[in-house]
Amino acid sequence: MLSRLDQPIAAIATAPGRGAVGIVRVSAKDVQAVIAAVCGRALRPREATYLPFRAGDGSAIDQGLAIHFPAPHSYTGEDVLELQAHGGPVVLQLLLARCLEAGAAMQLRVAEPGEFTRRAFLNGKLDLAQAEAIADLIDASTEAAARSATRSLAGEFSREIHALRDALIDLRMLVEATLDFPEEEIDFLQKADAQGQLDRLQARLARVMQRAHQGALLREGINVVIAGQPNAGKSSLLNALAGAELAIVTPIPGTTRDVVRQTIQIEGVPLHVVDTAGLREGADQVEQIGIERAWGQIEKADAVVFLHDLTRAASGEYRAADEAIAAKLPTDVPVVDVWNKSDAMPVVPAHAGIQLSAKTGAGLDALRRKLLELAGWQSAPEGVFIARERHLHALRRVDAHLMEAAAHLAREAQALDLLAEELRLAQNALSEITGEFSADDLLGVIFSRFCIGK
Ligand SMILES: Nc1nc2c(c(=O)[nH]1)N(C=O)[C@@H](CNc1ccc(C(=O)N[C@@H](CCC(=O)O)C(=O)O)cc1)CN2
Ligand SMILES: Nc1nc2c(ncn2[C@@H]2O[C@H](COP(=O)(O)OP(=O)(O)OP(=O)(O)O)[C@@H](O)[C@H]2O)c(=O)[nH]1
Ligand SMILES: [Mg+2]
Repeated sequence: MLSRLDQPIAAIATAPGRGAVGIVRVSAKDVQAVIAAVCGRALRPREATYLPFRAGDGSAIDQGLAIHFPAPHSYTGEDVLELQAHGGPVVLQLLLARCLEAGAAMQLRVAEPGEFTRRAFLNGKLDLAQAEAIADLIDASTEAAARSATRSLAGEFSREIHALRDALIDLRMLVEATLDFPEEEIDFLQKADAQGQLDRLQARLARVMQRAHQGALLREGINVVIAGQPNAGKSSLLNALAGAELAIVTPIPGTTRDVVRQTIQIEGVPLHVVDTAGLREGADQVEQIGIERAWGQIEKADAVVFLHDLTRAASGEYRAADEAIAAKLPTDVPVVDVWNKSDAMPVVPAHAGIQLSAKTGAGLDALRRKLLELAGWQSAPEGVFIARERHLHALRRVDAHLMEAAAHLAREAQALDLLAEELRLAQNALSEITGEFSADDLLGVIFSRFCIGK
C-alpha cells in the first residue's frame, strides 16, 4: 500500500459546469499506463496530440488533446498527463472515471482540493507563499488584487523574504563568531558594524511589511457599516456607492430591517459595505430585531459611516438621538461622520465630517477617499504583493525579535547569547512564510482551502 502522498492522483482541473474546453489531469510517478489505455498510443513530451479518448470497450468518450509532461518537468514535478476535452460535465466525469479505471492497478485516486499544488510545493516547484498566491489569484475580486497575486506567484514576495533571511544569516554569523571570542566582543561587533546591519535589516523589513499589508488589504478588503437614525438615507447611500438599486428606499422611517451587504471596489480595494436598520428607541418587534442586527454589524466593522440627516440636524430632539447613538458606538472602530441630503439645503450649515447627497452623488468622492484612507490604503511605489494574515503575523514576529535584538545590542554589557537567540527566532519566523520551516497541519489547512483539481 502506497502512502497517500505517493499515490497517483487525478481530477477535473476546470471549473464545474459547461465550458468550451475542460481538462482532466493525472499526476503520478509514471502515467504511461493511463496514456496507453486512454490514448492508445505514445505521446511526445510536452506536445499536444489530437486523438480519441478511449473507453474500456474501445469506443470514443470524446476527441481532444492529450499532453504528457514527463517528470520532473511538470506543474507538480511528477509525471503529468493532461486530457483537454470538450467542457461538458458528463464528458469530463466519464473521462475522469476512465482514467481512474485505467490507473486502478497503481491505486490512482481522486485528488483532494489543492493536492496538485501541494505536490508542486513538496517537490520544490514553488514555495508556500507562491502556492498561496495561486489560490489568491483564482479568488481575486479586483484587478489590483489579481495583479498583486501574480507578483507574489512570480516570486517577488519570496525574493524579498529570502533577501531578509540572507541579511539575517550574515548578522547571525557575525554574532555567533563573536560569541567564540568573548574578550574582543565589543570591538569586533563595532568594527563589523553590527548596529548598521541591524538597522538596515529593520528598514528593509518595514518596507516589506508595508507592501504585504497593502496586499492583505487587497485580498480581504474592509467592512464598512452604514449606521444612523431611520430615514437618514443609509440605504440610498449604499445604492449610490454600489451604483445599483440594491436596498429598498422609502420615505417611511424603519424601512430597512435586514442587513444588506454589497462589495464595491475603490481603486481596486474591495470594500464590503453593509446597510443596516435605522437605530431608534421604541421600534416594533420586527424592527427591533433589525436594530440588534445593526449593532452586531457595528461591533464587527472595520469602519462605521455614521450618517446624519442635514434637513433635521437643527432639531434638538434629533441631535439628542444622534448623541445617544454616538455614546454607544465602540471606541476601537473608526467612525466617519457623514451629513446627507445636502441637495435639500439652500445653505448647507457647517458640520464636522463629510457632506454629501446620496440623491445627486455630490460629495461621494470625498467619502470614497476617506474610506480608502481609513482602510490604510497607500499604493506602494514598488508594487504591492498579495499577502495573508498568516504572513503579516510572521512578519510582526520577525519585527518584535529584531527589536529585542536591537535592545540587546545597545546595552553596555551585551548579552550576546540573548542577541543570537533573538536573531535565530527572527529567522525561523521568516522561513514560516516561504514554508522552509512549517508544520504539516499548517500545510493541511492551507491546501484544503484550494479548489478541487488545483
Ligand atoms: N493547460 C494547462 N494550463 C495551465 C496549467 C496547467 O496545469 N495546464 N497551470 C497549472 O496550474 C498553470 C500553469 N502552470 C504550470 C507550471 C509549470 C508547468 C511546467 O511544465 N513546468 C516545467 C517546465 C517549465 C519550463 O519549461 O520552463 C517545470 O517546472 O519543470 C506547467 C504549467 C496555468 N495554465
Ligand atoms: N433630498 C434627498 N433625499 C434623500 C437623500 N438620500 C435619501 N433621501 C430620501 O430619504 C428617505 C429615506 O431614505 P432611505 O435611504 O430609505 O433611508 P434609510 O436611512 O435607509 O432609512 P431606514 O431604512 O428607515 O433606516 C427617502 O425618501 C429618500 O429618497 C438625499 O441625498 N437627498
Ligand atoms: Mg434603509
